[in-house]
Amino acid sequence: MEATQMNKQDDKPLSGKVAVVTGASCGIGAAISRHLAAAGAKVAMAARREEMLNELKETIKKEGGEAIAVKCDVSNRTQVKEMIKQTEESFGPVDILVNSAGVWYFSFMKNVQEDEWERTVDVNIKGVLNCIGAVLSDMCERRSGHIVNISSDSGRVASIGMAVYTGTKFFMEGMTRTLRQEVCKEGVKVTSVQPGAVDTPGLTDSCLVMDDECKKIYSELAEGIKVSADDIARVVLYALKQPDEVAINEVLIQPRDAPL
Ligand SMILES: NC(=O)C1=CN([C@@H]2O[C@H](COP(=O)(O)OP(=O)(O)OC[C@H]3O[C@@H](n4cnc5c(N)ncnc54)[C@H](OP(=O)(O)O)[C@@H]3O)[C@@H](O)[C@H]2O)C=CC1
Ligand SMILES: CC(=O)[C@H](N)C(=O)O
Repeated sequence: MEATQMNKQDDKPLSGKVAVVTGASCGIGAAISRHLAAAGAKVAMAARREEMLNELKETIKKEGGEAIAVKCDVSNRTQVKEMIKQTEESFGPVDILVNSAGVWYFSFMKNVQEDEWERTVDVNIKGVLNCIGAVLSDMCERRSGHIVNISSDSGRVASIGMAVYTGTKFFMEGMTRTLRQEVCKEGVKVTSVQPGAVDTPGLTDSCLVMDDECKKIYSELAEGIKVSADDIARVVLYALKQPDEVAINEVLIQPRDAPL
């Protein structure tokens, strides 16, 4: 194939693909939505803050992409099923699911923030399962699909001050690896992206309310050592662009100066 031809194909590598991105109203999910739309995918963006989704939809439209905004709380299974139904009605069957919606709080477990623990489990575990549950049978039936889970470097090591969050990302890692083994022969890929610190509204907000005990541990965050949401989106796109028979199963992406 000639180089010029290859570049042309590379321009819109996801042309015609239907993608659902959760947590798309800001941060990593918003960046992934823009990159997927720029790569030619039809993107259904899901989150609770509809106004922010609509603003992003307009931006994507101006950039020549195609997207819809669907208000959805991923911890609510009925809303997730409805969100997938709306996506299929607008675009057709879902080829790509990116689970980016997630929450975290910096606090030692001895502070017993039970409401925060519950929200973390509801969004990071139940939310991810609700989304996978809404698309997986169809992907297996069509023998095609790609699920990308935005995990964390906290899915690989103990992260002090983030115990419950770390637990949810360990769950994600275990579930992702097992799911991959179950569905790979049915033509479905499952990728785990494990970011370190990423410059997003979520990280900025959580650092603002961090107590002194956590500040001592996360001094590198205060120093601003982070990668960008676009850096994570480029990794997701790289995984999605691979030929059918090639799978990028895990990517650990961290700031150069803050490795595990
Ligand atoms: N930033 C970082 O340093 C890192 C982040 N990650 C992971 O990346 C993912 C995205 O994080 P990031 O972009 O930084 O976070 P942000 O807080 O910036 O964005 C979080 C997104 O999740 C959405 N969300 C939260 N709760 C729900 C819910 N119940 N239903 C639907 N959407 C929800 C928010 O939308 P809305 O409020 O509108 O519903 C928002 O769009 C998370 O899974 C996180 O664990 C991993 C490692 C590092
Ligand atoms: C939020 C995260 O997942 C991350 N590991 C961090 O250190 O901030």
